[in-house]
Amino acid sequence: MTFNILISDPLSEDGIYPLRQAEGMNIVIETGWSPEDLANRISEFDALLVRSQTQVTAEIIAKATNLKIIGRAGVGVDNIDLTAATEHGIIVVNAPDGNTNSAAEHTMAMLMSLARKIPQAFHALKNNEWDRKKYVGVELKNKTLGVIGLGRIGAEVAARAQGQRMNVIAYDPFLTAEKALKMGIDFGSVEDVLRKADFITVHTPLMKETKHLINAEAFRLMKDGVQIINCARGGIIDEEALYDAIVSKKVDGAALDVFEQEPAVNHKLLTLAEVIATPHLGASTIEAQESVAIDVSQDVVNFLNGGVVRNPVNLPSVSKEVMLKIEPYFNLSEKLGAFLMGLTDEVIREVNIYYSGDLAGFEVSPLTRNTLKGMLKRHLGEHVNEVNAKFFADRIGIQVNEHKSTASKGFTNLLTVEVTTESGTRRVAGTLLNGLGARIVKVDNYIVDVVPEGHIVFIKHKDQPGAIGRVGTLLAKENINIATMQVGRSTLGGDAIMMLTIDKHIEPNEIERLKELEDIYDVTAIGL
Ligand SMILES: NC(=O)c1ccc[n+]([C@@H]2O[C@H](COP(=O)([O-])OP(=O)(O)OC[C@H]3O[C@@H](n4cnc5c(N)ncnc54)[C@H](O)[C@@H]3O)[C@@H](O)[C@H]2O)c1
Ligand SMILES: O=C(O)[C@H](O)COP(=O)(O)O
Repeated sequence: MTFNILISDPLSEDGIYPLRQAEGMNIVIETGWSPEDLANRISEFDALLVRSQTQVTAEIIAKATNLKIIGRAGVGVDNIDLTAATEHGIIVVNAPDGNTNSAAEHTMAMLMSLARKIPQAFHALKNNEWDRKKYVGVELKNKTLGVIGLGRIGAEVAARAQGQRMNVIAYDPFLTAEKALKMGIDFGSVEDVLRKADFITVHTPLMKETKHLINAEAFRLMKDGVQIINCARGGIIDEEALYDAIVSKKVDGAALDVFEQEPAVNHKLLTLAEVIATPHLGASTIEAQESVAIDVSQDVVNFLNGGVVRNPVNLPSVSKEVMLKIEPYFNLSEKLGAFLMGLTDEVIREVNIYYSGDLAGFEVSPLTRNTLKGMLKRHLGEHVNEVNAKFFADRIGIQVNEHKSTASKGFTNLLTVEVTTESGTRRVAGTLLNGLGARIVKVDNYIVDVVPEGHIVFIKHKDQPGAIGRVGTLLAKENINIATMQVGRSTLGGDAIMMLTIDKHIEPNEIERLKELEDIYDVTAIGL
């Protein structure tokens, strides 16, 4: 099998060796696409690898009929429409660790350049201007650095600033008092950081919650003469508000690596002497580029070869160890979902999935997604996959709940899927039997032992002599061979079930004739 891979932004050639070494990867490296050209050609590709330049919009994704994976060789995924990717079942992976160090070092370089006006002085000297008064700076020692967003990069910047003998105060929604204490930093609300800091650096992702996080009101709260650094994303700081704050002398200086619109040429902020800038170079080191390209290429190869990805963005990430434990249940969970959907002809309101036994100790969301995939594929078709199954369930309004219990219920692991409809609940349970593979072991309250494969006929009937025989006779007349048969009953002479696996597809008219047999209440054919 050959996969077509498009690399549409400049990636390190050394870093893409996992793609080069893998079999069946047809790699196209072509940068500088217009949105129209990319939209026109994207259907040719199975995988797309980008940095921050290529805008992977909903329009492009809508045309990406063969695209399976988008790899972002870097951290920020604000150039990719994640909702559209998820809806189309396209997994997005990034490389969250590879450029942390480079971005932190670049932030420190910007901080020090800003404090000592090095770019301005250098520029003047290049123009043969020797001015030692104009470029007097400030020390970092004993100043307070405010860090907004204390994730990978923010934390590295904080540690380096401490090396410069700065005090650090940070805000991050996940920053606990224990962590702050351990790092030897102060912490508070965004307002606390804004009020107390002499230098402020932002390290959040750009999302709707962080868009213009630093706005006119935020500048108002800051100390007079504050200096600002943005090596995260353009748009976290409101550029108009920053311009006004510099012109009004509230802000002494700003160091910007990123802009709301890139490339940022002829930008208003760049006309100000107080602003120093680089053209989005935070991750532009040999080391970072090689590292992010390796990480993302490896994930693309893994995914296209049916393996596990390490850095999914639109799926929860699951460790390799956990994946090894739960992967054998993928097929069973999908089959249980598909079987139950086949049994249910009413609108589903709620799905409850019960994980009993050893499995309860693991992250099971991939199994839940596989169950939903099996269920929803029945009506929504083949384009439902593990990436978009939960998205579709949410959109349809199906409430999905996971329940875990370490009680083994007689099996090492038992998966029970239950759906709630207008008229009640239906459930199916399955397990993996040692050496024997997947089994359906319970349908509603009936104990069975059926391999979840092929053509299954589920019959509800009255527990009466002759009922089973009549079904067998009719199927024989239609030349339908019964491979296995399980029967169960609630009470002697009461409600009962037959679960048959047959060797070929059963036609709707044959099902109708089965339903007409004496003592037969209902017949459902389910293909798995
Ligand atoms: N200039 C560059 O070349 C460059 C390089 C790498 C990363 N980046 C940017 O830096 C960003 C951060 O990267 P990272 O690796 O540290 O990511 P990260 O996910 O490790 O950290 C982001 C942190 O921001 C925090 N956060 C989210 N919303 C917040 C809010 N409203 N207020 C305060 N904190 C908030 C999160 O809790 C998290 O701890 C990336 O999203 C990317 O856009 C830029
Ligand atoms: O989010 C990131 O990783 C950085 O902004 C790097 O972007 P780049 O890959 O375009 O250099």
